[in-house]
Amino acid sequence: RRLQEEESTALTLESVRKFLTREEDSIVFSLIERAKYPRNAPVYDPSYLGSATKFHNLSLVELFVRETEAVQAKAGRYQNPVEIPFFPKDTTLALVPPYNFPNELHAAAASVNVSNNIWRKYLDEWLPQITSQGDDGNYAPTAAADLVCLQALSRRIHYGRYVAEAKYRGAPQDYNTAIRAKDRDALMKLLTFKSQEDAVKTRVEEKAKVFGQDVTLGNRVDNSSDTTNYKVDPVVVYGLYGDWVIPMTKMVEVEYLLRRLD
Ligand SMILES: C=C(O[C@@H]1C=C(C(=O)O)C=C[C@H]1O)C(=O)O
Repeated sequence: RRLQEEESTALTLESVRKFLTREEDSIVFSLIERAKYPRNAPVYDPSYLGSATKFHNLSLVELFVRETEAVQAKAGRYQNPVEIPFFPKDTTLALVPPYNFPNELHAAAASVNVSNNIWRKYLDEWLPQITSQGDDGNYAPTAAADLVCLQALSRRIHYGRYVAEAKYRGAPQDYNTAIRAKDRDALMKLLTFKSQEDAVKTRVEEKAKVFGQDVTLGNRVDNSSDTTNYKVDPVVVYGLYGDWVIPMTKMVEVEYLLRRLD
């Protein structure tokens, strides 16, 4: 145990928060890119592909994600435990030599996975909020944009494993009691920092404003009070974080901690 912890890079509350803050940029950018296209419903409709593929009853977005993940797996993406594929069955062999990624997680807890949950939430709840109704036929770029959103969200939410590990190392005795009692509520209380959550939500709203404004030369237009001018609604981004991204990250934290003594 000692050796393993000495080998790993320093995982601190500060370092994990820094990571999550940078992930906010990726998430906000990816939502802006997806919002460039309208809803494009056929991308999500399994009947759109019909029998044109060897896959049965697959939506274009699922086909796109499966095939891309297979390529990225070959290129070594999932050698890094920070990255978790949505369809692990399709992502077996890497064709590149192994890279020695730091091994910071507790082995028995590292497999916590809420990918199915993220997949459904993104398609059913998030997409309708960030896209306008309509169909412009750009289905492949739409699916490509979805993949980037899904990957960014999954990386952020599953990073809850690292957050939990950092918090656990900071106060193992406090956590051990709750873990042994399998007390989810107590764990949730221990790992929750309300003011941090408020800061995160406010910051992503601000990022959606800064990244999503039109940049004009010459006459500067101050659109700071009009949310309709932003490429993705900052209030929606605030809500997505508060309603889904943060709660799911905390869910990952709890599940990780429950297995931290296994
Ligand atoms: C990620 C953390 O744990 C919890 C989850 C947060 C989040 O998902 O942004 C923020 C604060 C905490 O309640 C953290 O403390 O930074």
